[in-house]
Amino acid sequence: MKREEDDEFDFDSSDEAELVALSQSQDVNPQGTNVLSTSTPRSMKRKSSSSPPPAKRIAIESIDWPSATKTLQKSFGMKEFRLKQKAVISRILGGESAAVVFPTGGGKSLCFQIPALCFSEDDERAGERGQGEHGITLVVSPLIALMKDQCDALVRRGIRAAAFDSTKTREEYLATCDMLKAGELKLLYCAPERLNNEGFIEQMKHVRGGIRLLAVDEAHCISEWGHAFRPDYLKIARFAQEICAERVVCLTATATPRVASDICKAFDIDENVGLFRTSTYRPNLQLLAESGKDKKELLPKLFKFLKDNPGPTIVYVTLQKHTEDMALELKRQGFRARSFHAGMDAATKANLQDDFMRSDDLIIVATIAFGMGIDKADIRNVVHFNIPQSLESYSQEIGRAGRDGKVSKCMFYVCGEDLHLREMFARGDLPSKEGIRGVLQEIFSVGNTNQPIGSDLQFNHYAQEREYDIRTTTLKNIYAQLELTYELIRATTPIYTKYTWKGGPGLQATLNKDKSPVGVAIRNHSKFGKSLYTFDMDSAIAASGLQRGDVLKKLQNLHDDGELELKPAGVMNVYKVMQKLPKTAPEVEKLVGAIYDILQKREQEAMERTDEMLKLITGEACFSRSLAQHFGDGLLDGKKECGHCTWCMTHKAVEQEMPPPVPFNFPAWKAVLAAVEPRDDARLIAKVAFGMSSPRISYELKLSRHDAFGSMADHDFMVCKTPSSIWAILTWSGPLAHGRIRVLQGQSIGRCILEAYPSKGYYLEVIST
Ligand SMILES: Nc1ncnc2c1ncn2[C@@H]1O[C@H](COP(=O)(O)OP(=O)(O)OP(=O)(O)O)[C@@H](O)[C@H]1O
Repeated sequence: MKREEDDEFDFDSSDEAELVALSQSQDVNPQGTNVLSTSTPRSMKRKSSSSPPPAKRIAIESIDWPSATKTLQKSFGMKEFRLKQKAVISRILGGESAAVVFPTGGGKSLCFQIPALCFSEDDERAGERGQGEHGITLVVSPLIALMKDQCDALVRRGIRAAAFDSTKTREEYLATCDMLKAGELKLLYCAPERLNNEGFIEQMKHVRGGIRLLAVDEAHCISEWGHAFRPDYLKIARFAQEICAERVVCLTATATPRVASDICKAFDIDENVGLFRTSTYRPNLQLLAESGKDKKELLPKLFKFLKDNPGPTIVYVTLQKHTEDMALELKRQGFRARSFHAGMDAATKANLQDDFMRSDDLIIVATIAFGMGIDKADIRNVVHFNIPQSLESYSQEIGRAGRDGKVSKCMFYVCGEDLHLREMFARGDLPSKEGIRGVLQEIFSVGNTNQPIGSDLQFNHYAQEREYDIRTTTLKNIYAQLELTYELIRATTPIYTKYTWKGGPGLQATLNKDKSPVGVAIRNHSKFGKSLYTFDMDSAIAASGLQRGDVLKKLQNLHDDGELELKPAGVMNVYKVMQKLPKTAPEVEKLVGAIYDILQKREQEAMERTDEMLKLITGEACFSRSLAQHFGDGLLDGKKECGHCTWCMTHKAVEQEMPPPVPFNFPAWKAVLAAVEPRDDARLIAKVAFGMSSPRISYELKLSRHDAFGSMADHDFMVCKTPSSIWAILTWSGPLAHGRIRVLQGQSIGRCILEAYPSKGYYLEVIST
């Protein structure tokens, strides 16, 4: 289940069709094993016999600017370069890596698209490389929709670009492979998760002409300090070395100086000359804020704002459900409004985007899933009806307004209610220490720790999420730490343990006729359900002693012959043992502690990011300047005030009004305690009371639709701050509450429960004073 708050990126990179196709490709081991060398990345050399020469350092003056400008004009129909585009492109064509921090809509894409097209001309001018040997630009981009938009736009311009993503059919995938082999492709897009695919890494190592440029879009995801850290991004630097990318360009719209520095460090980019940053300040954006007691009080203010400020508008809310409620309310008020969130089907989302692009009055009420890749020049307003995740998210979201340079408004409605929601998301990501211990004990079980270095271990992430109550991104984070910080294991191509198919009319007859061991295994281990066959690959190979690859090949042939329509299922994540694994309990416990500390720190950072966001809006300073300062910039000409934000216009701080205290709801608390049977994780009870979903709550306990779930969400939990009131609640909870209680003055009951520490034998220990 997707967490209720939309993920910014709509990842889906376990490309099944491709995996099946790859298994047939001759240079890939179908089992995904033992292909990858374990030598250190830096010592890796391109294996192709026709290795292209490495990137040459060319003096900037000798770069053929007419060629780059001609490409800009001829291929993109633009007159001249903007901002620091020319400087970035010079550096890249000169053979060096670069980091680019331009604001949203600043034209980052051309920084890699122009070089991608210039490489072949440069080679020809220099008399180097033959036809088809000019290599490709590989773009790592986190959002399938974004890849698709860029690819389609390039193809429309007659440029050979393609993407490897899960929406591609096998035919499309094979057509792209053919273009790669023929040296015809200029740009190839992929998602970062693909870098876990051994077959893909091998394929990229052998691309004809090599990887001339690796472009990393949304590069701030690399930084653990960033607001949108994604573990798979950490692997890109290693990947760049392994595929011998000639140079790298990292692009982002939102990087604080610290994040930019992290990016440069990861890719050995000299910050002094290789980092290109332009001011994030957008003078045509008016940053405004209004406060209210609660959302109900703020709604009429929103209606008035929208009436006074017509034009294409995005209203951001946090929860998917709220997009629908709010759009309905706006329609009732006579506005043309629609809702958008990641849970909608692809066709509806595409239609909505098209409508919005064409419209001059549509209001889209959306989660953060909307906006990335929407290049509409005349968005007049961006409204935040809930607190965004961070200043970085805020900056990115408001950056969608006024790309045409005309005055546009960015309104922020603030009230105390939102804090609860943000805290819920921040705290919901941290698993209990028991959960982390559980997963590490499974990874380092006796059977696994006895395996020799280089062997493969298989884990079912899906099952682990449920068993240890760890959210998907957090589990990925734990594995990434084991892989990158401790270098114990390394992710390789996942495998599928089950397959399903729809059979054609002749399938049964074909299978019956096939007396080969593989044919027999397929027949014996497939079951027919209502409309689909299910095939258990693991039990088939265990019982028959056959090779997985041979069985897969046969299924693929049947698929290609139209006998059946094959779909892989039951993914197993595979990790290679990279060194001796920790065996003893103290060794594992040390890791548990270290990983828990890091995750706890990330939780704290997430809370601090909300504080930073609120400080900007409620502070006594120019909003635009404070925002620019966060990114290491200032206003134009060193000005102290922009003159058109709420602070500059009123010189009165916007106050965040906190809701009045509500008496503790004992019956609701009792219902929560009754609903949550397990007594092994205090966080679990708090999560149900607050309405924080987790794999265990949703799947094992099936409580996410229970009345108790979130029954105290809008409750006065956060202001129930006196030790005696908390003591009263815990005591009232009866047999559950025992152990020592320490409640810091001013601490809330919600926090006390979250911080309870059951592993020491207490169910609700809140540590003594
Ligand atoms: N030199 C230029 N001249 C004219 N238009 C340009 C130039 N460079 C970029 N653009 C246009 O500006 C718009 C934004 O460009 P692009 O999508 O590359 O921005 P971006 O920095 O990647 O933005 P985002 O952060 O939103 O992804 C596009 O319509 C692009 O065609």
